[in-house]
Amino acid sequence: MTGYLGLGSNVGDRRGNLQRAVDLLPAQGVTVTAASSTYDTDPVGEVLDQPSFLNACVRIETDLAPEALLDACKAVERELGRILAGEDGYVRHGPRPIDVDLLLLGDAPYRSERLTLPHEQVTSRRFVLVPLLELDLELRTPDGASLAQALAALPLDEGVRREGAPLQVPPAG
Ligand SMILES: Nc1ncnc2c1ncn2[C@@H]1O[C@H](COP(=O)(O)OP(=O)(O)OP(=O)(O)O)[C@@H](O)[C@H]1O
Ligand SMILES: Nc1nc2c(c(=O)[nH]1)N=C(CO)CN2
Repeated sequence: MTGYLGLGSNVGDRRGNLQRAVDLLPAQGVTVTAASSTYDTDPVGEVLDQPSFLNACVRIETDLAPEALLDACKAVERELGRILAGEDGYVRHGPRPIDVDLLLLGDAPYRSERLTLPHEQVTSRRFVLVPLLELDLELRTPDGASLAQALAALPLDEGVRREGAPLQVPPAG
């Protein structure tokens, strides 16, 4: 099944953190088939007083069921957090060096206590939509809503700046 993940980092070597998260996916049963450019983005949400984020999206192919894929994303977050804590002395409860969100998976919505698909914020966050549409301009939610139209409907905002080349797609594991 095809899916899309959103990646974000605002601590340390942000680009390195995103790339390492992508590189950890194949061992979790997640094949990465495309990766977007990286975007430097102003923080949105409840905590605005924090460093800017680097955001990107990847397209994946996986046989994992939705909750197992969420577990895989969490495992990558934990593994990277552990690696970085060893190297750079990051402590728990600080800003997280990596966030991996499950944005879209397959053609059907999914809802449980732990997981909502599509991701509830996928149509309202510019830092998600801009890299996501770079991968496929025709993307739609399972109910048929065009993500390009969702982006066009958002208020104008200069808080998303292309930062660098696409992340590298790791070999299938
Ligand atoms: N589509 C989804 N992708 C990732 N997590 C999800 C999704 N739907 C529900 N969740 C739940 O949201 C919980 C909190 O996610 P997370 O720790 O990434 O929060 P956050 O980064 O603070 O907020 P946000 O969800 O706005 O990025 C997860 O533990 C997970 O159970
Ligand atoms: N620009 C931007 N803002 C955020 C982000 C993020 O990835 N990018 N992630 C958050 C917590 O998940 C909260 N705010």
